[in-house]
Amino acid sequence: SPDASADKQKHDYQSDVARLRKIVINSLYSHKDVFLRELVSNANDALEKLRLTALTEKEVLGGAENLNITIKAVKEEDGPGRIIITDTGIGMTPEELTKNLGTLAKSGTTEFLQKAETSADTAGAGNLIGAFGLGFYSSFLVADHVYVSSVAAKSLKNPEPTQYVFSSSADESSFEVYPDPRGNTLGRGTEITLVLKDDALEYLETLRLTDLINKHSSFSSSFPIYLFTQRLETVPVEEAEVVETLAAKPESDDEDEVVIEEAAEEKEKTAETKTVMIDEWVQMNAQAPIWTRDPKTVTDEEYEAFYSATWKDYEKPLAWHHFTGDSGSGVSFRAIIYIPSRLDESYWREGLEGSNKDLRLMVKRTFITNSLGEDSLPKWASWVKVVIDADDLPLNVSRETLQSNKFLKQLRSIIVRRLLQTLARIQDEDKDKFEELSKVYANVFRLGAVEDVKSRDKLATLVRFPTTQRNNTSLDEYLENKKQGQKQIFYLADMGKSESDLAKSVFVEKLHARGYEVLLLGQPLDEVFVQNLKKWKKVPFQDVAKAGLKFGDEELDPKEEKEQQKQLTEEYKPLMDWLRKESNEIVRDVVISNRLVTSSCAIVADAHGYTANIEKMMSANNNPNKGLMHEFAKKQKILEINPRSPLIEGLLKRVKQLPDEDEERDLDAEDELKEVTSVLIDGALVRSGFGVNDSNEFFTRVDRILRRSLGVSETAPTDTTVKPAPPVDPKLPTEEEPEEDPMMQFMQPKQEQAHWEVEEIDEEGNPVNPTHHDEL
Ligand SMILES: Nc1ncnc2c1ncn2[C@@H]1O[C@H](COP(=O)(O)OP(=O)(O)OP(=O)(O)O)[C@@H](O)[C@H]1O
Repeated sequence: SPDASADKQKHDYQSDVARLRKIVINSLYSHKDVFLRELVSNANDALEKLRLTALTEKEVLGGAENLNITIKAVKEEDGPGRIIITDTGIGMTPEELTKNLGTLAKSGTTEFLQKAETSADTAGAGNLIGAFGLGFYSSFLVADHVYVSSVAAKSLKNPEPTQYVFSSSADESSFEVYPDPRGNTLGRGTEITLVLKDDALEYLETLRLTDLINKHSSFSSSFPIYLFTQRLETVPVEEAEVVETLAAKPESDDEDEVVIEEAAEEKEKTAETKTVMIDEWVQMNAQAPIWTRDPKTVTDEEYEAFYSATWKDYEKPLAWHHFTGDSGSGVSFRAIIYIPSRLDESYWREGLEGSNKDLRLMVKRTFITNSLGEDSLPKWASWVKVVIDADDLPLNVSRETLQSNKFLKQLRSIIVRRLLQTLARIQDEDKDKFEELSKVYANVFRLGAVEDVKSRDKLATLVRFPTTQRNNTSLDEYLENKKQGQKQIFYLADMGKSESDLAKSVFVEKLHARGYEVLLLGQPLDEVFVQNLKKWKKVPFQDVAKAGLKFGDEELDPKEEKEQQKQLTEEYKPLMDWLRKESNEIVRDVVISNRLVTSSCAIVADAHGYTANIEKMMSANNNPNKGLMHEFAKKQKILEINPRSPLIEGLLKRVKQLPDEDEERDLDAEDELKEVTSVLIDGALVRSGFGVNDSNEFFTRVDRILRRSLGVSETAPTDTTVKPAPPVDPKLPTEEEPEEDPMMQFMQPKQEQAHWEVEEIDEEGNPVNPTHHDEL
């Protein structure tokens, strides 16, 4: 045992580690299995690190010959069983043991811990494992005590590394680090010994272990993973001794099997046999890596297992695409791209810089890099998980020379193109899956169409909108449904508004009533999306809240309708002139509306002005762009009136009744009319989603008009006297006084209620208050 040593150094766990360990031990009991895949995955990382370092620093390969991972279960007669997982990877110095295993350096750790601590159900906590990865600490799911022996790889700086032990039990808040009393037994790498808990002894069974490794870990590594197995075999007496000495580590793994085969042949010749226990290291991942196989021979389960082992996402991927290709610069490659079933929580928080870390570029099965450097994927696609294996790049290329390689430069576009193809295929072939996909990636597609000009059209095809007529409508579907003569794609955008609110807007009234379809855009990226796209299949987008709206069938109108329009304009001229004068501060012009049906009027943004939506965004958060242009854009509004509205007709009548210039004026009546007009205009602002300048003053005017219509004196003051507050009293409430919980009133039966039920009876025996009772 690596336990006894003189100079043990005791360390306290960093507080986050202590918290994480507690969560692991207390609430993830039903997810015990994860320990193995986490440890194998760490071992693989250590081996990959070693191989990469060896490209520039040959020394690190000294110490141990092979690169592999071994797993061994040790049953003990009396005493707990142990599982030993060893790798010949990069190893750790005593400082690294302390730092890597005693602290958590991951971003989002504190958040994760909070969530895990508050999610009482273990299933919830289980889902969090996927999002976070428990790594090394999952050991404590199955172990009472864990020893990590490790010896760092040789280097120029550290030519004679020493083997150290990290030792910790599940219930201590500290750990120890000390030189391994057994000396340097590993040569290079790390050996993790799990002293199993009583309820985890199942993992000692070879079958159970084999099953676990096959399910979760056989894909985690391109390095061989060996499991120690024992089986009984009948062998010739003389050979028995030979075979028994084969229990060595798989340092020369091939030889083991050869000798065993020879032993089996011998058996037939000799009559004298005996049964012996044969120890054997069996490779668990002897199959070729799945990306190198023919897609027809790979099952869905294998694709899924590979995905979760490689990217530690334990939720199944939504889709994948397995392909071979030729870069055009002469490099052929094989690749699988995966679409995860969710976006990382940090995706929208990280801004456009967030680069892809989930790419695994291999050359002839050797991991080279997970970063494309300057040529990294565009933000919209940065979530995609890719393994790509190039056949004919020189194997010992350093990462620096790779950066200048043509192939690497082409990777970005290869991946993006294949990803788009996969998305399009799902859209065309699998409606349900596409719906799932849309739930997660709808805004990603919008973002991509804005960010990635080259992929714009393909991404825009994937976006779905609700409309005044249906849900989930693509731009192509919209165009299929356009009416004769329609030359615009109508949309209404108001961020954060629900579809049903948008559908009720004054701006869609007439379009909807006439049977035109309007896209209802409530998503944050919608408006930017259409503004960047400008057109779809040569048809321009038209904001229905802006000037410029055309149904497109105007030319089809019979002569008399045009005549009617002309007449209306003439008839309403006095009102329009009046309104122009009265709304001069707010709008640029007044016109007869072609978009209103029931509403009396609306305010519409000019083609160059802000819509209510944009104006709100501009006014929020001290926008630095405020200034002259801002003021200008704000004023670019148009008041539209609906001549068929009785209110507008009534107003016209009153305006016409105003005395001519040479006649005597009734100033009171004129003021009244001005006030009504101003409320109408401000009301139109509000109805159209804009704000009024001074809402307090607006409501004072509304008040006055209300008083008038009720016949109340406009000048009668409201009694504004109030009861003054009692004198100052700095005394704080004492703790003994129980504070009344407002919720309690709903929990306890009220006293008064009880009284109400009691009959009061007078001297004659008649109820005092007979109205409370049914009189029979
Ligand atoms: N077998 C090992 N060989 C060398 N270093 C290791 C080994 N296992 C763990 N480590 C070191 O300890 C660190 C912490 O391991 P841990 O499993 O807790 O987290 P991680 O592997 O970084 O993250 P995660 O497991 O969530 O992906 C690793 O980053 C690595 O530096």
